[in-house]
Amino acid sequence: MADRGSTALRPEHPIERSLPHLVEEFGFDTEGPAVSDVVSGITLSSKDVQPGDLYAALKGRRFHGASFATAAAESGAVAVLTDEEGVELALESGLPVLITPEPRLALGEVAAWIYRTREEPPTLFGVTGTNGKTSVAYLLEAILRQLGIVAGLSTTAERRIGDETIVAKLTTPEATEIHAMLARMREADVRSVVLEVSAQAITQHRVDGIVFDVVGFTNLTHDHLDDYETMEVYFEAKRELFQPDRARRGVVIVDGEWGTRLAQESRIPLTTISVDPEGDAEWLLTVDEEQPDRTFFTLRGPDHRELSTSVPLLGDYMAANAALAIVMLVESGFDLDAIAHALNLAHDDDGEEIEDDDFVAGIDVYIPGRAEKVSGDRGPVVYIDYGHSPDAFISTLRSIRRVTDGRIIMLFGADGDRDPSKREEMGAIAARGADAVVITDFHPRYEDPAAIRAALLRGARAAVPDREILEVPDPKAAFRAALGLAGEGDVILYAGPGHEDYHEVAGERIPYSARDDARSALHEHGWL
Ligand SMILES: CC(=O)N[C@H]1[C@@H](OP(=O)(O)OP(=O)(O)OC[C@H]2O[C@@H](n3ccc(=O)[nH]c3=O)[C@H](O)[C@@H]2O)O[C@H](CO)[C@@H](O)[C@@H]1O[C@H](C)C(=O)N[C@@H](C)C(=O)N[C@H](CCC(=O)O)C(=O)O
Ligand SMILES: Nc1ncnc2c1ncn2[C@@H]1O[C@H](COP(=O)(O)OP(=O)(O)OP(=O)(O)O)[C@@H](O)[C@H]1O
Repeated sequence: MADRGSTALRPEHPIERSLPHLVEEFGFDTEGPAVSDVVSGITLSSKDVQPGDLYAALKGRRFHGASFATAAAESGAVAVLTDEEGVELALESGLPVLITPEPRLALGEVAAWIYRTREEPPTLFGVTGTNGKTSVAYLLEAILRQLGIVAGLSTTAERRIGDETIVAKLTTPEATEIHAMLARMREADVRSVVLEVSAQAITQHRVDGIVFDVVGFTNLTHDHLDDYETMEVYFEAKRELFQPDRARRGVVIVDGEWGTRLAQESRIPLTTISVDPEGDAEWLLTVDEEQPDRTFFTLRGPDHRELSTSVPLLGDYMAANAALAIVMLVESGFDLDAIAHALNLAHDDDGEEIEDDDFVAGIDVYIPGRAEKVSGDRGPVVYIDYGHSPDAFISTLRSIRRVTDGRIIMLFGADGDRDPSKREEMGAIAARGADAVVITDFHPRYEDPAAIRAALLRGARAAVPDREILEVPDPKAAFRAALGLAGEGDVILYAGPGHEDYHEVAGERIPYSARDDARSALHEHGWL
């Protein structure tokens, strides 16, 4: 796979558009030199400016983007778009300055105009919810591939077009990047695009200028209460995606208070899924069998439609994610039988049906770092997981308990500079759900890592005072300590790092891959 580092995806053959026309179209005021150039791209980071770009200088939490206007000009920007506060600084760049009261509100539409992404858009899928977004996005892409369709993918883990991939910085890119990416996908003839949509992306207008064909909702549970004062405010951010200016149809998993409310309060045509086979929803999910690395399920819908298949991953929650992906595809126009046919027959690399005695019917998906089993046939089973919220801990621990007779050793930490209110709950859930707990550091960022660990420990000790608990700050040493507690038939769940390949400490990203390190440690023990 080609790895393009962390550069945003841009069209290879950008279309030149008239800058005066853009000014007229959006009614921007202007200052500085006359606007007479063409524009071929837009970015809000001076570091990503390419010749021909409009540099959108936004007021951020730390800086006003206008202080980087001169740097943007040096990299070839043709104009600056900013607010009143930024005008003076922006003029120092010598570029024409376009002015609008809140540039962030204009970005999506301006980017869509520059990259012409409203013209013949692909089928757009958007996935939101606290947990499961990345998984559903990968599952959608995988099923589309099995249906013979190349899809573009944008998730926390990576952005992907066919075989080309780049590492993601944010869960959902800024509007400027999304539209550039869509333009690039159009060049590659991608006709279906799956975007993971965070609550922050909706609040910060990153998905403006897009109307999704189908949006899906997984669940809403405790997270991000540093960005949103209450669960209600967090819910309202998600709910905005299920309105007619943002999406045409929706699919909601209704189990739980928030899913039910979303189904009631959405104003787009909507279908519902329940993970309770007796639940009150149009589509009902039954989990038929859970294995350590595969889950079999049946999905029953209106008009006696039914599909039985499997997902090659641990957990009933992964079956729910798969059900959401399948119903989103049905809502976009695919026939359920066609999906069943694509999933339940062996195909070769060219999509031709083949005879294969070892073939297990199901979704052919690999999701990096989501309950990813990194162990071999001997020793303890080791899962590396991206779970970093209370509900994610509950889901993975419950699923593991159902597929093992051995002990569960849970290794985890908590993000620094992110919602501290969830830490004690995470500690408590781990202590209740696992047989032994190892607490370590996980992206302390600018916080004191000892204080983060102390909160996790407090929660764990209060919940189960006699639980075996180790505190090992260094993640590598912590994994080895967890291995020391585990034997043949036991399970180690290492929650937090998932696919990530760094550890963020005081503004620095130190290379660290939990998956690679776990494999090395298993080697050291002779278990791999
Ligand atoms: C809190 C938050 O959302 N911050 C976002 C915000 O940063 P900021 O307001 O601090 O910006 P700033 O650093 O003051 O800079 C102001 C402006 O100057 C520009 N600038 C800055 C420096 C420079 O050299 N050149 C330059 O042009 C910046 O691009 C920005 O437009 O604007 C930046 C530019 O787009 C984002 O990268 C940054 O996301 C940070 C990294 C972040 O961590 N965001 C999290 C909270 C987030 O959005 N998470 C969600 C959900 C994750 C999940 O699913 O769990 C996500 O979608 O990723
Ligand atoms: N449907 C689900 N319900 C509860 N927990 C889930 C579900 N799906 C996944 N998880 C848990 O959440 C973790 C993150 O999953 P995933 O990356 O798919 O979610 P996400 O919403 O994209 O997360 P993030 O917003 O942090 O990027 C998984 O590793 C697993 O522990």
